[in-house]
Formats: sequence, structure tokens, C-alpha cells
Amino acid sequence: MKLFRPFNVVVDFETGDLTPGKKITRYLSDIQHFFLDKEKVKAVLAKENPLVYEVIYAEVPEEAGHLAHCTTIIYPGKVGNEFFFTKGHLHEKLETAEIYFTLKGQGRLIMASPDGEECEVLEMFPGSASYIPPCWSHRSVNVGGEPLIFYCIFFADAGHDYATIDKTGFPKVVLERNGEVVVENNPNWKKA
Ligand SMILES: O=P(O)(O)OC[C@H]1O[C@](O)(CO)[C@@H](O)[C@@H]1O
Ligand SMILES: [Fe+2]
Repeated sequence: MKLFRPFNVVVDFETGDLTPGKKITRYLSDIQHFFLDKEKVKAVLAKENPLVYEVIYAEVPEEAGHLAHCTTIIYPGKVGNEFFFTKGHLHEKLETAEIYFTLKGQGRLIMASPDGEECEVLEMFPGSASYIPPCWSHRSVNVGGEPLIFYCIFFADAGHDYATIDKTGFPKVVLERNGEVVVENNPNWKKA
């Protein structure tokens, strides 16, 4: 392996900014098909296309041996009673784990086994270090009124498999009911 030089990035715990970094942005239109209430999605998109989340990556080679890391900022918001979330994925290299360290806000981390038969939901809060074991799909959800900000570390050669989730969805959804955060079965979930 070519000798790679050590480097720092600086993470702003308040804003989630990571510098120097490479930002990707996802809007409601990018993840619209996952939301339960299709009519509400249409109504929101007719007026605006809100920014749902941003990911800012430290630039490391996507090669075995390296650790990729980034911050994720999910903005507060809902479509109907369903909280904003990330697209979610499995890793292409399925047997690779990931850690999410929450810096700010309140969230839920939905994880499922590749066939979706097993599902776990963890709370995310400032100081929580959530372990996503190998083979679990993962989606995070902002359930609070401020941005949910977390720092992620994963294998740089893990890759992202979005196609599976596009077909199956996640087995659980996170909704607001009577001011409470509730986790319910996703009626649109399909077994892989
Ligand atoms: O890749 P998605 O599902 O859009 O969501 C972004 C999430 O994926 C990761 O980029 C890497 O697994 C996380 O750091 C981040 O929270
Ligand atoms: Fe991941």
C-alpha cells in the first residue's frame, strides 16, 4: 500500500460541519418514494423541495485498510406524521460494521437483517455511540425539533447498496402520534 499521510479534519459539534470535507445533499425528491403518505409528499413537493440531510465526508481512498468517516446532519421535519430520515442502505461488502456517534439532537437508528426478518431500533442522543454490526441495513431518523448530527466511521471499501432498500423498504417506520415518538411496522415493507 502507498504510504498515506496522516491528517486532521475538524468537526463542529454545533453545526456538524467537517473541514476539509466533501458534502453530499439529499432533498425530499430523492427519498420521496419511501414515505408512507404519498398524497402529503406530493403536496409538499408542489410547494418546495426541502433539504432533508447532508453528509460531509473526510476524503480518504475507498480502499481496504482505510477508515471512511463523515458527519451526517438530518434536518428536523416530517411528511404528515413521519419524521425525516436518511435513504438507508446495506453495505455492498455486507460483512462490514459501522459506528454512529451522536453529537446533537434526538434520533432513532433503524437496523434490519438482510432479509428484513430481524429489526432493531436504537435511540440516538448526544453521547450515544451506536454499533451497526456487519450485515445490518441502517437508516437514521430525526425525531426532534433541531438538527440530528452524528459522526460515522466505516470501512472505506464497504460501498453502498441502495438497490435492496429501494425494493424492500425498512420493516419499521418512526412516526409522531399524539406528540409521542412511536415505532410501527411498515405496511409497505416487502421481504427481500
Ligand atoms: O447513504 P445514505 O443512506 O443516504 O445515508 C447517509 C449515511 O450513510 C453513511 O454515509 C455511510 O454509511 C453514513 O455516514 C450516513 O449517515
Ligand atoms: Fe453505512
